Amino acid sequence: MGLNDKSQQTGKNRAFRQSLGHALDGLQALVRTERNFRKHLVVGTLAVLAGIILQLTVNEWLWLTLAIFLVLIAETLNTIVEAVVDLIVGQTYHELAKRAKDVAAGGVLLAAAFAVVVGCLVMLPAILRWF
Ligand SMILES: Nc1ncnc2c1ncn2[C@@H]1O[C@H](COP(=O)(O)OP(=O)(O)OP(=O)(O)O)[C@@H](O)[C@H]1O
Repeated sequence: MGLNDKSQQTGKNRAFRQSLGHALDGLQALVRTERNFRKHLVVGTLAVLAGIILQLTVNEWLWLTLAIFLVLIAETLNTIVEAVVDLIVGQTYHELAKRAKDVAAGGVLLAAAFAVVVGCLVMLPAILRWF
């Protein structure tokens, strides 16, 4: 039933609470095992703190949260690809495994670039409003 469930379930979830528990297991695994996900979480938290200090407008908050969640979701997809590829090929070198992992990492890079652009476009005017 989700968090700390050791029943080795392979069938479908039967209740929302069960689905939610497994989703929280997934997030817990991301935070515990993925160093890059933790880094993005820290940067996202710092951006939120800066947004609070700079008193962003609702519109600016929308762009900032979109950018933060996009990076976290891209990192989530990257982790899924890595896990599935490792499940299929293990430690064997395979060109398609390389392509899948590199493309997934490229997706994270695109999301991070978008976040940098949004961060600059949102934060710079907000900083200038202080002067
Ligand atoms: N089985 C494989 N076959 C071919 N290339 C691979 C394989 N496994 C990994 N690679 C190459 O090594 C790189 C790093 O793979 P790895 O699974 O260690 O990702 P990672 O370092 O955890 O990535 P990230 O930094 O995104 O978390 C991949 O991007 C890919 O180029």
